[in-house]
Amino acid sequence: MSINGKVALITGAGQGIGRAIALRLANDGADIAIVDLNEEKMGAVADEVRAAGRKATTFKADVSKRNEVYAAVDHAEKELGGFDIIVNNAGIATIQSIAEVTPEEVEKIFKVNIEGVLWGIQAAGAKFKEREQKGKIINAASIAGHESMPLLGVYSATKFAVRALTQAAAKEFASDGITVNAYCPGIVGTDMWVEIDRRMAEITGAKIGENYDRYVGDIALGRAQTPEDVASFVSYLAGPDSDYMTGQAPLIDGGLVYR
Ligand SMILES: NC(=O)C1=CN([C@@H]2O[C@H](COP(=O)(O)OP(=O)(O)OC[C@H]3O[C@@H](n4cnc5c(N)ncnc54)[C@H](O)[C@@H]3O)[C@@H](O)[C@H]2O)C=CC1
Ligand SMILES: CC(=O)C(C)=O
Repeated sequence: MSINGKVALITGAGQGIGRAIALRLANDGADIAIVDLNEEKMGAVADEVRAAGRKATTFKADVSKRNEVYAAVDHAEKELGGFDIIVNNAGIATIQSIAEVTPEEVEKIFKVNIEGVLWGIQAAGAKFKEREQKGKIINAASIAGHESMPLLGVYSATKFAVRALTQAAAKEFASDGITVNAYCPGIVGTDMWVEIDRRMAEITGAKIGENYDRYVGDIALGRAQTPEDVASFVSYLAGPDSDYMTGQAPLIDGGLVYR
């Protein structure tokens, strides 16, 4: 158990990729702080973490609000007795063309996907320094952070931004023993893709499922990605085997985007 007894906070952990990361890190031996907007879903994940034999706590926070992210980090430390790993996973998608996207849509997604990650990096970095310890900061990017996708242009911009924040924070925090990396999944079968496919169908006139199937059809390994495929890579980023890695945003997509 490579992270036995460590404390990990995961945002957007009520479902999807965040839930899988919470359960994987619990199985790796960490105690887990679950942060999300949805209290009922957080409670269910906390029960699953406890069933895996680890401590769990939940905290309702909107990651776009800096004070709430700082409060979540303080809560995790107080309830679980330490603070070692943050996974800034929470994110939303805007499915709209560059020609049609509105200022309101841009503001909303920038606040959650960019500021949400920035405040998580900042709050965790401050906590590690206050505690005079090393730490791991792990951010959700995407294949869309390496190659922008049609109808996901603004979403893609947020994921390019996550890579930029990851690189700068890695350089700024390295001397404190804090590493900062990102993970870049491909097409993961979560509620996010249900909504992306529904909106793509609405905009393009395609059938429901058609766009999803087309993207999955291009994956070299021949299947959609599962949240657990992502969680196993985050497990590596959270553990000591990745201690000599910082500022990176590797693709974990079954062979879809090549960089
Ligand atoms: N599903 C996919 O194919 C891919 C997803 N990603 C990224 O992975 C991350 C997780 O995605 P999924 O699990 O698929 O999404 P999801 O939509 O299934 O789950 C997202 C979770 O984040 C929470 N959340 C949303 N806004 C929040 C906010 N402001 N504050 C706190 N929590 C908030 C939601 O309540 C939900 O529990 C996102 O950052 C996403 O952009 C990256 C590449 C591919
Ligand atoms: C949602 C997302 O990031 C992709 C690449 O599908």
